[in-house]
Amino acid sequence: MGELRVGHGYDVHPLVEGRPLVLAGVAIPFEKGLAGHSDADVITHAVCDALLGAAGLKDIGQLFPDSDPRFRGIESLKLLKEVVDLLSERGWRVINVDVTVVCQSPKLAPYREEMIRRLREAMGEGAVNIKATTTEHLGFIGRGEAIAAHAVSLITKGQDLTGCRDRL
Ligand SMILES: Nc1ccn([C@@H]2O[C@H](COP(=O)(O)O)[C@@H](O)[C@H]2O)c(=O)n1
Ligand SMILES: C[C@@]1(CO)OP(=O)(O)OP(=O)(O)OC[C@H]1O
Repeated sequence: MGELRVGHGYDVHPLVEGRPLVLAGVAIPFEKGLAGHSDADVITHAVCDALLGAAGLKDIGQLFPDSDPRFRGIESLKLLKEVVDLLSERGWRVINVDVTVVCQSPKLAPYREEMIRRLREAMGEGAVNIKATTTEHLGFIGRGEAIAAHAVSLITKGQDLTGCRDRL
């Protein structure tokens, strides 16, 4: 019997003028973008933390400090690839990742499939789902000041995943 672990990740970045909006590696046309040291891809950051949390490997800020110029403007999907490599080196395989992005505007449904495809591609394995919700105009997200994302992950070690082939 193999080992199973779940992990949770949460991140929030402010929406500001003069930045591109990148979510799960997809550039989304919008009047504002997310501010941060990297490309501020809040969905990918939450997924990184969910995977790191499941594997007991601290968090994204510990691995990729925002004081390090190597990570300035970096595409967060590259960080996600590194995270999956770290897990893989320790024998962990990703079973699935589920995301809820909290975003008043823009509507993300038209980009959902592409976002899932990009995350899945960066991870190299595992099933991915992305859901979006507004806060019905309540709070800082509802006022369009920020976008947040929650992610959960399930990872495994020493488990025969042959029967999961369709989902992986
Ligand atoms: N940025 C968003 C937010 C929501 N959606 C989709 O709209 C549905 C309804 O959202 P509520 O917050 O009113 O529950 C939601 O289930 C998503 O399908 C979206 O595409 N983009
Ligand atoms: C990704 C990193 C590194 O460039 O920077 P940010 O884009 O600011 O993102 P954050 O979610 O604050 O945390 C991790 C960081 O160290």
